[in-house]
Amino acid sequence: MQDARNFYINGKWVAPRDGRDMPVRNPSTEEVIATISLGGQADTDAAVAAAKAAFPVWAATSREARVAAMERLMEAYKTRAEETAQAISAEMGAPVTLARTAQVGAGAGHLKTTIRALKAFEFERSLGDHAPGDVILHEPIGVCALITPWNWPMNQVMLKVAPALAVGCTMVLKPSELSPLSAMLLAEMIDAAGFPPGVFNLVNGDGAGVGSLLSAHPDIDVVSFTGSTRAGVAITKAAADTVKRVSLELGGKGANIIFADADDKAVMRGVRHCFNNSGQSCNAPTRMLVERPLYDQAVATAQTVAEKTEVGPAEIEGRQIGPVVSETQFNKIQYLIKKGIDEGATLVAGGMGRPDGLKRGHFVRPTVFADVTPEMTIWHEEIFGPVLSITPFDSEEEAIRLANGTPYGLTNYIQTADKARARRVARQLRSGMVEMNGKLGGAGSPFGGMKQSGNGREGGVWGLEEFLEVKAVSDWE
Ligand SMILES: NC(=O)c1ccc[n+]([C@@H]2O[C@H](COP(=O)([O-])OP(=O)(O)OC[C@H]3O[C@@H](n4cnc5c(N)ncnc54)[C@H](O)[C@@H]3O)[C@@H](O)[C@H]2O)c1
Repeated sequence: MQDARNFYINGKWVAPRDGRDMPVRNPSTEEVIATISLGGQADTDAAVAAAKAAFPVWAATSREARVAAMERLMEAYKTRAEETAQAISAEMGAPVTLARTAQVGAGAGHLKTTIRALKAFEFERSLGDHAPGDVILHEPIGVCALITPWNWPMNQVMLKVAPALAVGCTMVLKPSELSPLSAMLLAEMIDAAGFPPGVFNLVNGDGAGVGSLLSAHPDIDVVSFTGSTRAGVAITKAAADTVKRVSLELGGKGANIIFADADDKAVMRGVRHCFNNSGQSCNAPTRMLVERPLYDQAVATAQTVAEKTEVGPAEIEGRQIGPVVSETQFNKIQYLIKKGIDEGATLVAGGMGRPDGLKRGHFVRPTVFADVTPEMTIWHEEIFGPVLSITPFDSEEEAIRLANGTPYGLTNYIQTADKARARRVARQLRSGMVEMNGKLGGAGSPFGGMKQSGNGREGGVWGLEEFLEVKAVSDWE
């Protein structure tokens, strides 16, 4: 079992000052694989003080020096990719094949696009003839608190750490207490890449402890948070007294609008996407809206796909889906599946309990509900498990109204061969992202939501801007 109690503060691994032990469990086996420490006030203060002291020097480095450091980090990341995949797989249950490709791959992709954006970013801009002689300076915002979830751990951590480093900020990362091990590997990589002490610090902790302490800390200038809408609201309130910037990437309840002229793989693709990572993705297309003529066929296809979806331990190579992250999440998903049944949705595949043959681990049956209506809990509440809700629609207007009819607005999906309709519908969807006909958003495109899915944008140029202040100076020329 790994002893992972130490924190990375001011360029060194140090023993907790006022931490308490917490076990990290493998969700496939339920066995303890590591012990971490949940930090307290003294640990948080030490990390923030280190980041604050390092800020003036790191903020003043040249773009070239920061690009060089980020490129060294990329080299370190590549050499430790397999180790990182194994850590992610063990801590949060992503099957190792998925962990290697999508999970670790996402981290590399974000690092690469951040470096590209940094090389091209205009830190000084003129206002042109409207304000001759003025300059607009883009400066690092200061000391950042980065608070991340467990579902795509390296993806989420890298979307914050890379741009914050790139623009000259210093930071304290508090990864999810459920997935701390991959983040601790990243701290080792940052150390190997030779960033100055104090630029990057890591303190493990839970939301009530380090998470809240960072949010309210007077020496933190921005909290960049990814996680549940519940925690996003709590952080915003805790941050209000110190008027710090709060950037939120929160939950989702994505609608996948499938018109009758969609390509013949659209339904299968949508079901698989919903189940990917065991349904633990904020942008998962969990509500499938199907135009009436295609409805019965779509429900039958979804049933077949769900029944053919294999579920199994994360350490086995393959395309199976793994467990969900914890007993708490398993119980929440069971509760919501029961709600679906009790409230009258038609259970088409899956249901409550573990899949046959799996006696241990937080494994959930791939589940499909049909005839789900907007009054039902499973329609509007984020389930965060492999559970799909299907609903018919009769008109474009109805599809848009249904898609927009939850408090969330992260990613929605459109499947149709009619380009004009696709564009018309995309413009009317209240979400930060719209993916059409199975084409993923490109590298460096902004990731973020509208409504209660948050107010931030991560990735590429937008990711850099999250960590910058804008300063207007007259008579510069
Ligand atoms: N929009 C996005 O980009 C995005 C991406 C991934 C996940 N998510 C969302 O994340 C959620 C799942 O992750 P989770 O269960 O880890 O979420 P969570 O909100 O419980 O925890 C996320 C992080 O916040 C911390 N935290 C919890 N309460 C806190 C508080 N009061 N103050 C400060 N920090 C606190 C946790 O310790 C953890 O590090 C889902 O709702 C999912 O949709 C959103």
